[in-house]
Amino acid sequence: MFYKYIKTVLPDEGGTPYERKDVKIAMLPGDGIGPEILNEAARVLNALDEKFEMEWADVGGAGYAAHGHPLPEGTLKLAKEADAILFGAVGDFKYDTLERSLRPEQAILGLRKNLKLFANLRPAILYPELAGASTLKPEVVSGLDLLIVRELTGDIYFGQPRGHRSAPDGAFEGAREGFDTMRYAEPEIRRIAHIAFQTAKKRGKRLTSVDKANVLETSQLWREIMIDVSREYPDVKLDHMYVDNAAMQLVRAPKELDVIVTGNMFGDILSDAAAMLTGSIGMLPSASLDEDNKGLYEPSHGSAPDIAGKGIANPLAQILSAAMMLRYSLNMGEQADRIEKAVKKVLADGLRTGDIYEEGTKRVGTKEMGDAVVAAL
Ligand SMILES: NC(=O)c1ccc[n+]([C@@H]2O[C@H](COP(=O)([O-])OP(=O)(O)OC[C@H]3O[C@@H](n4cnc5c(N)ncnc54)[C@H](O)[C@@H]3O)[C@@H](O)[C@H]2O)c1
Ligand SMILES: CC(C)[C@H](C(=O)O)[C@@H](O)C(=O)O
Ligand SMILES: [Mg+2]
Repeated sequence: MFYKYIKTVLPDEGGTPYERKDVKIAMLPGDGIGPEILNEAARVLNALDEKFEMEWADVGGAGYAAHGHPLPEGTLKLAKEADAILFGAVGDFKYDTLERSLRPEQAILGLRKNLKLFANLRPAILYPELAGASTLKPEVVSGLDLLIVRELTGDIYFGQPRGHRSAPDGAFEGAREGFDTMRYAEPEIRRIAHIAFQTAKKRGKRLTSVDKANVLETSQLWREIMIDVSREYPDVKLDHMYVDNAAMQLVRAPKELDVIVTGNMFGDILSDAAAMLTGSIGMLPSASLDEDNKGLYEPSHGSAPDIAGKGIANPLAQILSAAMMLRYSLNMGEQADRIEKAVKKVLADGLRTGDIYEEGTKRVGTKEMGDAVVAAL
């Protein structure tokens, strides 16, 4: 058997993976709004009854600036030895001209690959209070509760060969060309399929596999394996959707979808689209898990350089990522519930950062939002 199940996707069936008092969290703030929002998540965690050891380290552009590399050795070591990782965001346009291996984004890609975090869970839940903040009509999104299961360590993101060269053949032979390789091995597809089916089994028992099997060989294999694995989950209804149609269905009738399973690149794109259904990408947390329930937790958004340093970023995706960490990797479901209830309460109380602001609500900054969540715990 080349895969194991992620125990924490099934919290009610799992044991106690870690001794609570020994929990060590690697805190990796990164760039832009990363430090601002991670700080709020740390305050929320510190306000719980549990005691966590938190160790902070540079990553991304901050890693490059301080240590000459976006994923400094010490940061990777810390991430490996910690029980869980809470990650802010990386990226800054000032590093866009660096060679690829030194760009901030390599830090998150390197962590995912090094720690074998192949299963990325990106829930898109619409809090009823935010129905008006979505760009879609309230009746299209109200009650939305969608989960995207994105494969995270394969696909065109990591496929070799890749690079720049002189085109070896074709109409543009001799011209400069850039190329990447989309690839998936059967075991990679199988293990993410199991995660998706198990998750769907615990939810609405509907799984939509998104691919581009009408064009791509990789997707054809993906679809074959999804169908094969589905035989082990007769109570989950599997259907297939081409990615272009999935993009359309996400904005046409998102509530018809329950769990989506897809590859790395399609998942990246679709999860940003799904984010907007919830009002703002600032509301979307995520979990990236390995086979043994070790996880990295981060908001689905980036470092938002356009609003960095202004104290206005929405910290809720980061705070909700901390809640996911407690539930999935640290077996502290009750504490996770407390955080999620507190977030609901501050939204019900009408507090909004700029990205989810509507008339009649109270506009607050990052820190005030963090304060309110702490107070509501
Ligand atoms: N996992 C990551 O660390 C990650 C993810 C995505 C993008 N990035 C990087 O982030 C940088 C910026 O990328 P981008 O602009 O395409 O995407 P982005 O997600 O950083 O920002 C997109 C838009 O959403 C807004 N936004 C994002 N998070 C918000 C929040 N919490 N509160 C309020 N508004 C928020 C931003 O202000 C911006 O207008 C790039 O360097 C990119 O590579 C990193
Ligand atoms: C920053 C980038 C490498 C990353 C990705 O493409 O996976 C981001 O967009 C995400 O969604 O986490
Ligand atoms: Mg993305």
